[in-house]
Amino acid sequence: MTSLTHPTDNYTVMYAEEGRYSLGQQFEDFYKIFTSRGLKHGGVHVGIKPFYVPVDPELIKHVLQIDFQHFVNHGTFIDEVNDPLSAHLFSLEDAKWRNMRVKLTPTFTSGKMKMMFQTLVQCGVGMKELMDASAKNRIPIDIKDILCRYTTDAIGSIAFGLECNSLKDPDSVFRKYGKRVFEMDMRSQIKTLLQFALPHQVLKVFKFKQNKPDVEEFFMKAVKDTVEFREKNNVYRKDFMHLLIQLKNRGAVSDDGKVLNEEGRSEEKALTMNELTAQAFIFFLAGFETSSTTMTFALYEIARHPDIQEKLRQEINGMFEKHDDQLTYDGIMELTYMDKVLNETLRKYPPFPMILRKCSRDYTIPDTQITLKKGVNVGIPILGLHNDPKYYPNPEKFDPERFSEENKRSRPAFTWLPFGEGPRLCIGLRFAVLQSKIGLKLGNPVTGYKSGMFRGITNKSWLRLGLQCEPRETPTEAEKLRRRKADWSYVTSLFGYAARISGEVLQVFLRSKKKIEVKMFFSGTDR
Ligand code: HEM
Repeated sequence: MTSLTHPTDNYTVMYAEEGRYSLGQQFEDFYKIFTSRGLKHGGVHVGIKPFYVPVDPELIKHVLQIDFQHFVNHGTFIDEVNDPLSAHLFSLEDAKWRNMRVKLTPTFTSGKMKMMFQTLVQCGVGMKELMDASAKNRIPIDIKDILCRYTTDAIGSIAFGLECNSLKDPDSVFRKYGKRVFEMDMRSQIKTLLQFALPHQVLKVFKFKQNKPDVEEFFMKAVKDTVEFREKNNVYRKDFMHLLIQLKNRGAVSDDGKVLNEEGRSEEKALTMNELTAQAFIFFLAGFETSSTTMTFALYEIARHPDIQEKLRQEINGMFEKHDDQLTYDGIMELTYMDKVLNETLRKYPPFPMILRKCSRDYTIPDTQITLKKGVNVGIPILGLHNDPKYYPNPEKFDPERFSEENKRSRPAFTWLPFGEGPRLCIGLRFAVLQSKIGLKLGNPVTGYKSGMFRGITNKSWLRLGLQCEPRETPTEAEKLRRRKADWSYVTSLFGYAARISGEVLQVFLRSKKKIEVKMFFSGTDR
């Protein structure tokens, strides 16, 4: 039996660049090291933490799906009492996670998405107006910022039931606190490191709080005020908040517009007020950053590929012709080429560059004699999989046809994982796709218009606009490699950003400027 605590193989990886190296990229390198040696998996220490890193899709399937009962948790820190916003679905563990997932699943059905469709479209229209003005006057805009404001308004409206108005007012409070959550000042960097490095028991003793006090105060109050107002005035709105209030007051989600039970009272509570607030908070966070990042990169690639842009435009025009010039839920669902564009964007720029799991029961890896002990972390290297030429030939190329039915069938399962997989798959997947499709449709001055003042815009001028609209930090074509290695997590999601920070901090932690020691805690008899 191979012991996890006795390294059998040590080596050092040299990195071309100092700093600016995200945890996701770090795991991509682990992926390359293991696959180049013909290994199906490996074990590494990142800082002081041992990580199991499966790279073979079959083994990944075991972790995420077949043997899920050993890997239920993400391993993030939670303190329901002292840090109520931390007790959300993403962080909850074991039975608490299972219960919450069962309760929340009915809020994300396709029927519920249909119900929220018009609210999303209304938010998209605000973005269209802004884009109109900038395209008409040829004023460059920061596309990531505009898309963040669209998703802030959309998810703010749908998760909190509030008009956030961030498209009209860039300094609106929801935008302010949305940004504030992700701000990485020195204090937040230290907190990220502590959370990564210290055992959870220690964090609990010291009443460690993930969320900044002003952020907590703002979101707690926003939800409390909304819930009280709706209960008092029996307000019905087609959004997540309504469904969460039903869970709080009626024990289950139902299709009617009532917030209280038949007698007008609340009964058995499926959610407490704090639980409700934490779920609204995670919907907001997970909902605005990930989708706006995805749309930003999709627009960036569309701008660089006029042929793809043209095909997308034709598909949208065809959809309008079929649906009497109306933007409908069914019409949006029929945009299958747009699905391919989004899928390819999520392959090339996954907002979560890696997925975490924690081994919650001792686990013997299939067809080996290796046992992972309870408590070992697992890192699934999404970037590695998504850039492996074995599954995606010429991975740097942006090619939506990789997601044709035929090409999808030819690839092994578990090689495209932007939303994770298995029972812990992203619960907001449907919402994310719907929001992104509406955003791409309305937010793109060319694909977004069937006719009207932008009909005359040529591919070339759109390309110009597109490039002006590209993510602030995205370097030129010539710096492509640098972007992949250093910068892209800067413009990508919260997770990429946080991971980049912790990647840097970890390097300091290891007292190494250009090197990271990779200690394998077992090596491969098991190819
Ligand atoms: C492009 C957009 C999005 C991407 C790429 C994305 C990706 C992910 C990933 C990778 C996970 C972890 C899955 C795993 O551990 O296997 C996750 C979990 C989650 N996501 Fe998303 N997400 C997106 C949008 C959303 C939206 C719009 C919402 C809510 C409205 C949302 C809510 C959640 C929640 C609550 C979890 C935790 C699920 C659980 O632990 O049971 N996500 N997402």
